[in-house]
Amino acid sequence: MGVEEGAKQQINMALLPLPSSSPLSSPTTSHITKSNMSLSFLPTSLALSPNNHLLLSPASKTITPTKEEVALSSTPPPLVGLDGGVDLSLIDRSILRDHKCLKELSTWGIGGPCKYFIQVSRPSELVSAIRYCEMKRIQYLIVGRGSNCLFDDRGFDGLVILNRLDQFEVIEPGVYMVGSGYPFNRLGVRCSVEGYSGLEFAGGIPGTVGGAVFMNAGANEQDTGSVIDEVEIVTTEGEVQRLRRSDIAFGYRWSSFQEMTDLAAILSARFRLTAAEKSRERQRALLERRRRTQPIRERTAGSVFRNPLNLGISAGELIELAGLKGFEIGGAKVSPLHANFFINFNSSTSSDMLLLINHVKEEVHRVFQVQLKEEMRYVPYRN
Ligand SMILES: NC(=O)C1=CN([C@@H]2O[C@H](COP(=O)(O)OP(=O)(O)OC[C@H]3O[C@@H](n4cnc5c(N)ncnc54)[C@H](OP(=O)(O)O)[C@@H]3O)[C@@H](O)[C@H]2O)C=CC1
Ligand SMILES: C=C(O[C@H]1[C@H](O)[C@@H](CO)O[C@H](OP(=O)(O)OP(=O)(O)OC[C@H]2O[C@@H](n3ccc(=O)[nH]c3=O)[C@H](O)[C@@H]2O)[C@@H]1NC(C)=O)C(=O)O
Repeated sequence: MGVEEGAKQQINMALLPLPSSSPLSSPTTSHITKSNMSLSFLPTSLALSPNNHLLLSPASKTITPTKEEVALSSTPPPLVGLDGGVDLSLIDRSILRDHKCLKELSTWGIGGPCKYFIQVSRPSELVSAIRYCEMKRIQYLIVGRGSNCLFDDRGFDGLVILNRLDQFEVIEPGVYMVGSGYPFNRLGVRCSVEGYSGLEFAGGIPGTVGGAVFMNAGANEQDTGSVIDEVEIVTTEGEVQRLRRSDIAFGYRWSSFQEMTDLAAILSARFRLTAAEKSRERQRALLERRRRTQPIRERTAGSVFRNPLNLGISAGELIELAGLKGFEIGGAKVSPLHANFFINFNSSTSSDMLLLINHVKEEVHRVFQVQLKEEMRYVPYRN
């Protein structure tokens, strides 16, 4: 993935025993500085051990929750104990079982039940949820706004972690440190309103910052990777790593994160933008064009296919020229407005959508000998 070992900053998580009961309380944030590294968004009580390890999650016994214990309100309280650490037993107690449906978490409105579900709003909660899954050998999935995923009708046989890490900090004019669950649309609008250029295209995009970094979202000659300064991630081992821009590679709808075998999740990203007076004006024009050319009021997942590279023709044009605009299978259809958007117009199942995607691929290949590649990601019931 092009990461130079020397440049990669790492913090190893160690386990600290915590009191057996950790009452819930509002967490606070601070900066923990080690060398030139500052970990914003992490709870105050996190500390560096004498061997420079970041002390975070407590070891805990596995507790099987009762139904009453797993019931979460629609806006769950933070899972951080009084001392700031996230007790794994709190994670355990906060998991909803066989309750949440993936269709509620997807812009397509497709997907069956989550075997386990948790919503996280702080980095330490996300890290602990991942450590919990690794410890219990449960497969997990990070979901942002679900604007680029096709979930299976059978659901997901593991823990779905809904990412709501929505911290936002202005480091200096034009430099923003943003949690990976922050809405990408809101970030784009906020920066443009403040007169900074680079993320105008994000206005109107329904994903999260994490999803946008992972996919290197882009439009109108701009992309996410071009304005990234640093990214903080957590690995499958539960290590928090801070990657500099030079450690990360970005391409068309591609980032080196997609090939990192030990990436568990993106925690936050730092964006560096340039001052531009007409930023908001430009964004308004892009939003207006989006409204005219895309079915923004329908249930879609944005572009289904990547544009073929170096062909000078877009996936949408190829699909239209193959005569497939408006083509339906079950409850899924190709948008009559923009052929690279597929709509769930009538209770589409995941199989309807997959059949439609395959049919369009085959037809475009038959007519033009062009092999389309999906941009959206299909998430199977079991990996
Ligand atoms: N230009 C446009 O108009 C549109 C653009 N988009 C873009 O699609 C993407 C979807 O964003 P979003 O809805 O939040 O994502 P989703 O919830 O749809 O997740 C998409 C994939 O991104 C990965 N991902 C999401 N969040 C994280 C994270 N914090 N850390 C690591 N990986 C993550 C996951 O990969 P894995 O499955 O491997 O875990 C997931 O499968 C964005 O890039 C968005 O900007 C979407 C719609 C329209
Ligand atoms: C929607 C997404 O991103 C979009 C992004 O919003 C827009 C706007 O910049 O540019 C890309 O679409 P796109 O390449 O289809 O852009 P458009 O400007 O809509 O279309 C390109 C060309 O194809 C033509 N076109 C498009 C759709 C169609 O049904 N028929 C057609 O002929 C358009 O007229 C235009 O000449 C991104 N898609 C990809 C795969 O790169 C997404 O990532 O999910």
